[in-house]
Amino acid sequence: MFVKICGLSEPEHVEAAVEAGADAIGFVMTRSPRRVSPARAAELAAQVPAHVLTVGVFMGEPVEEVRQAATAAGVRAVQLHGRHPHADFTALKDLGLTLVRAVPADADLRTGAFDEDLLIVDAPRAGAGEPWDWAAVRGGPSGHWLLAGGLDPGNVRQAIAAAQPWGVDVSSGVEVSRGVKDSALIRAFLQAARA
Ligand SMILES: O=C(O)c1ccccc1NCC(=O)[C@H](O)[C@H](O)COP(=O)(O)O
Repeated sequence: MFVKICGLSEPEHVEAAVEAGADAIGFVMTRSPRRVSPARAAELAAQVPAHVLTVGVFMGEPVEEVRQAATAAGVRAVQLHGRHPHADFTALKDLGLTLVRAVPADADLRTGAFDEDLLIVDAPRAGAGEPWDWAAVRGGPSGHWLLAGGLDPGNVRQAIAAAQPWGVDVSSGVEVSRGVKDSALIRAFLQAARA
């Protein structure tokens, strides 16, 4: 089970996620209480070993802005939320980064439909910690896709059973308050997701 922990902004939480075995770590670089600057993302990414994917998370920014911020941060993947057109993914291809398309369940759920490497099927409001009908996507997407939206250490097993994803992605469910991560919750989430 591939596990991504998203919205990290403090070195101690990056360390906790890496030590607990996260496969990917996300830095929110769009409007959000979790937002980090490209310079801060670069500092945090520098403490992540090469086997863990570092992801810059964006929503709705012009592709040139995404390109500059991702390059400055030195992340290895770019995650585009919302209704970015196929052309935005095509325009980022030459960066040589892993491209991640994050969409709600009523979008095109074919992994790779927009030339992305990884698909995230998320709640309608990204990063809001809102559970949704995870079972509705069972059998829809295939290949490399993550389930997200309202997951936490207590419900992730149930969500995996319902949707049968390749991996999972969490942010709010490992926080003690909005935007404030907790190392114990990060460890508990990874343990539950892999149980
Ligand atoms: O975290 C945000 O505030 C955010 C804002 C805009 C676009 C994406 C954002 N976050 C993405 C994620 O944290 C995850 O990919 C996913 O949506 C998980 O969200 P959650 O329901 O909070 O676990």
